[in-house]
Amino acid sequence: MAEFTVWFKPFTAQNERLLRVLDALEQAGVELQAVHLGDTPQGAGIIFLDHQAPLEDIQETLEAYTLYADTKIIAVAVSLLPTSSTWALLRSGVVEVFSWFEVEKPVQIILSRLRYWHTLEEKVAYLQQRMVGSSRCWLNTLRQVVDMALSNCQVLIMGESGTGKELVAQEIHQLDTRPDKRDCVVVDCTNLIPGLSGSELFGHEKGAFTNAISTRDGALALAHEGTLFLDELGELPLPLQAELLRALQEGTYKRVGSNTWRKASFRLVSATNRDLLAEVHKGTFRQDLYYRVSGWTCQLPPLRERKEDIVVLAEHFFRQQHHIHQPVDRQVYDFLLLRDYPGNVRELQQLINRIANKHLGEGPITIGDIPRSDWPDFARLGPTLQGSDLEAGVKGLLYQGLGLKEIKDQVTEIAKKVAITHENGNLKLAAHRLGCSERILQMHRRGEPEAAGAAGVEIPRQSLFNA
Ligand SMILES: Nc1ncnc2c1ncn2[C@@H]1O[C@H](COP(=O)(O)OP(=O)(O)OP(=O)(O)O)[C@@H](O)[C@H]1O
Repeated sequence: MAEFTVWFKPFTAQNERLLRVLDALEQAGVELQAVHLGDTPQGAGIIFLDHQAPLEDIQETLEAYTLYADTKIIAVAVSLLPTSSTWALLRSGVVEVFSWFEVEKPVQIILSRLRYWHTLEEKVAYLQQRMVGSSRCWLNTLRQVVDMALSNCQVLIMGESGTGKELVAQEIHQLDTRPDKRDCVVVDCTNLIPGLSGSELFGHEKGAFTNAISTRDGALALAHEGTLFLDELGELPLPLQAELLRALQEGTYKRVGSNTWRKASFRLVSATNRDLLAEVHKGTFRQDLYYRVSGWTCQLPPLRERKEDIVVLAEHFFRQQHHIHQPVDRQVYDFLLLRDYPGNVRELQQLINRIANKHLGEGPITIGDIPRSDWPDFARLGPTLQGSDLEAGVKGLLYQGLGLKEIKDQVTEIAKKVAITHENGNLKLAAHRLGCSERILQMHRRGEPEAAGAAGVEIPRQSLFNA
């Protein structure tokens, strides 16, 4: 029975060498399924090529193959490839390129990659239950989180406030495979009290300063053989940056008021919502420390770049934090999707808390459950407001000499485009939103605005509801 089933695509004519390679893989427990013309394979796969393979065609094919976020491709060359081709393959999304006859134990290399990817996807699925989201960019972030957790690197997590940096740090600690690993100790660098901050990190001896009535361990000692999570690292005062660097480089530190060096062995995970490299250029963050803490950097996406996740996050918060399993009205989702979230996931979470708290008992969550203080600013959104974007746009069209009909046509086209985009291309829903027929939008798609105007019979919203 095969250990793995993977797709494969040869970009080389069938020859003795290729057949030998395919045979060796099947003998080792890899079932190979050929990809047919027009198929878009998913998951792990292997492409086979030689130095004569048509690189441009391969790149074009790979563009289609890498549509799915979980596609992972190994390129196996059955002859020696020039370095430029190797780079070109990597740039097209191939994860690993090697020449079968140039490496020792090629089957083992492939098996070890396939095993790793299998583990990776399992762990991503596990993480997804706690760090919710299924957008492509979020899934790629989760893959990075697993990769980082399974490596032993120092990790720097970057992202705007509320994007989930602390959550990621906790999960990295959970997934860390060190045997007998100990706790994850969190230090928020914004809370370090100037003067006493050394004590918070390194601990102190009795009598080291006023109020030091007893000897105390600092975060480094508590994180020994575990993880030290330094939140808001950009706030760490410069003198402490030097001491932290020393502890990271030498693996030793001194308690405040002590002359004894102590051993520190921990994994460092840091987070910041600042641009630390810019701080390095300004001289407010040490360059040497920056390179020390950023063995692996991970940028978390803001919620505006993963709007597809808003609904699943909202459902998760309703269920998990409020035990609300009732359906949520479409209008509520429309409201959630159209709003901005400068505070990212935390802001969405707090908004869901307010809606859930206002919702009384039975029945679906409706637009009436949205607290008044969260209502959209209708005055600002209104099209008649002086100085609005819409007014400015219309002014521009007037100055270009356009008449009422042309202006109306232009605004109508924009409205159709916005509604179709908002409904992810679903013309029926977009038509409902606009109160027009689906046919008008089909014509818009085909670029026939004039004809649409002629056929543009407005139909009552209610009849669409019943359609
Ligand atoms: N993908 C997610 N799934 C579920 N909950 C999430 C997700 N991302 C963030 N949260 C929740 O949002 C809140 C904010 O997350 P977190 O504190 O990790 O953000 P942060 O980036 O560290 O914020 P800050 O920079 O302000 O400290 C937390 O309650 C967290 O549980």
